Amino acid sequence: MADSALPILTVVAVALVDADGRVLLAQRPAGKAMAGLWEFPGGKIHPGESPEAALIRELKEEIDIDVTEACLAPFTFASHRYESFHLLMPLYVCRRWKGAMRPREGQTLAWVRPAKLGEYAMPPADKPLVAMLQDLL
Ligand SMILES: Nc1nc2c([nH]c(=O)n2[C@H]2C[C@H](O)[C@@H](COP(=O)(O)OP(=O)(O)OP(=O)(O)O)O2)c(=O)[nH]1
Ligand SMILES: [Mg+2]
Repeated sequence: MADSALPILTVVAVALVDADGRVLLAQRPAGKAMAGLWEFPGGKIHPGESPEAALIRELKEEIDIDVTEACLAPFTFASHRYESFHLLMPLYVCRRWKGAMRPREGQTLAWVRPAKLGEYAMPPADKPLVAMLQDLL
């Protein structure tokens, strides 16, 4: 099957960066696809949603923080062919949020120094993103 025949799945994700320049990773819970791998928080865009609105919704659902569109800076994107879909994933950077962060979906959260990001097993689509974040931070 040609690449172009795969459905494109658009997923929005964010690198939340704290005052020390550490990045938030979330470990995908058991039962989900790619369980156990570490990822940037985010998820699928619902029909009719803008990418930013989807990300704001996902951040509330997954880690209970409030983010505004003005604080979401587009950074880069992943384009990766998985077995049954092609992932297109815009990655934002965000350094400001409100509320006490807590995992709401059984995930484990970790604040990771850029130099240590390579020690966390991530989905294959994320590899180039990690290198770009290390350059930025
Ligand atoms: N959130 C996120 N998803 C990623 C990353 N890398 C990567 O390949 N993915 C893939 C895994 C999934 O196939 C897809 C996102 O799915 P998801 O399960 O997080 O979507 P969602 O939050 O909307 O969850 P659900 O409602 O479908 O359970 O993108 C990443 O860094 N962050
Ligand atoms: Mg998600």
